[in-house]
Amino acid sequence: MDHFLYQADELYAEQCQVAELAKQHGTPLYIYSRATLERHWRAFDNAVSEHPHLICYAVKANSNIAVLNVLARLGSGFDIVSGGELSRVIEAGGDPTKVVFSGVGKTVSEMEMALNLGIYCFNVESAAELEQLNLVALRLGKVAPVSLRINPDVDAGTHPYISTGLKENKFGIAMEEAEAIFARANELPGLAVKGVDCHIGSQLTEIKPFLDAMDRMLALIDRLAEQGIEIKHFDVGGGLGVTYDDEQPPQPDVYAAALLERLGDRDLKLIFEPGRAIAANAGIFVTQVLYLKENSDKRFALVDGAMNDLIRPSLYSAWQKIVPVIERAGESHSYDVVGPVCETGDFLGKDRQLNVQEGDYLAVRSSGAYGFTMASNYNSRPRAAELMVDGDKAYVIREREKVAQLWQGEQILP
Ligand SMILES: Cc1ncc(COP(=O)(O)O)c(C=O)c1O
Ligand SMILES: N[C@@H](CCCC[NH3+])C(=O)O
Repeated sequence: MDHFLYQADELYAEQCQVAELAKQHGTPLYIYSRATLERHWRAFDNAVSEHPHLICYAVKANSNIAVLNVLARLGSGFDIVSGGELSRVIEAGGDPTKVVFSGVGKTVSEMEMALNLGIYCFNVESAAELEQLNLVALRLGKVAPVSLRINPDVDAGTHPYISTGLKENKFGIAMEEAEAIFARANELPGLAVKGVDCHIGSQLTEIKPFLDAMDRMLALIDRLAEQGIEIKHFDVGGGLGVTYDDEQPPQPDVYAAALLERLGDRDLKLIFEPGRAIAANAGIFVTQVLYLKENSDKRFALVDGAMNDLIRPSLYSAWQKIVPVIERAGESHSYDVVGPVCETGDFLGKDRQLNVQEGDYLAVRSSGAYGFTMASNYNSRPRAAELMVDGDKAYVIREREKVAQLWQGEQILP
């Protein structure tokens, strides 16, 4: 299993099971594999096994309670960005003392909740947030563990919308200001400085940007030590890419080995925040062909899944493999695979060679991360059901939303 992140997940190998599940539960449908989730999480954990570390799965990638629970049972920590994600972690049986809280806009009530639960660390992203957190902690009679998220100004070489480590991005504290803000954090009585943090972007397929960022961060850690500010952990963020098409991102062991080598003999605990690398290739999105149609010389496969279910193709022009769940023999044609939403940008894939007929099921691969979590009710479409395959059993881990749930909480005027 050398290149497991590139490989078909276990569940897709069982094509018939996918077709049966689609028939039984209807489409559109997300299906995840427990075995794949576990294997991916362990790959990170094993990659740094000897060195003190914490794997904090990035909840935003896939926040289904069953997914979080599977990882919590392995001993995972969690990277959260909202009170909602923290509540999910707790509901799923996650350990709050292994939670790191990222994000540029934490509210006072979110800070209070996280302090009361005793999370591992706040990844603070600005001087203003630092002052606010200090006040909240003092009011509660607590000391908030903090690390500062530093923007190392490196080009992650990924899509501009998911690149976060450049000066012009809203994330983190500029390197030039880092030492002054650390000094300030160190003197505030409601805070305890624990670490430094960076996260330069998502879907990185090269190791170099990670190492460039690490070099700058380690230099900062050394300068802080000279000022008497002792850093105990280095949170390297997430961002390791996966294979959607033919990308060959470094595997977790190669990635971790490179980071550990750079770390040298520094006594620093490492925190990892992988999201996509754990969840993306542990899930597929299954949709059924409603109609085939041709406009002049263009062929369309109109499917029942749409941009509200899986927005990555529309939002980032992301390419995800689309395959028939059961292959047909015979000639294939080039199709745009499009959904029922009233937007020209509503497509799952363009110019795909497919041999399909109405009623066939298609699987959009690598959909376990940033799939369901980015779904919406646009066009008043109920969100899809989610299943998890565990061995030879499949469980409904979230029921398909009912249409009547769509206007819950709305009121008409008297
Ligand atoms: C702070 C932070 N940590 C971790 C992640 C997870 O990233 P990925 O899914 O690319 O591993 C993200 C998302 O990019 C993030 O913003
Ligand atoms: N949602 C993005 C990743 C964003 C990462 C969040 N910081 C994607 O689907 O690729």
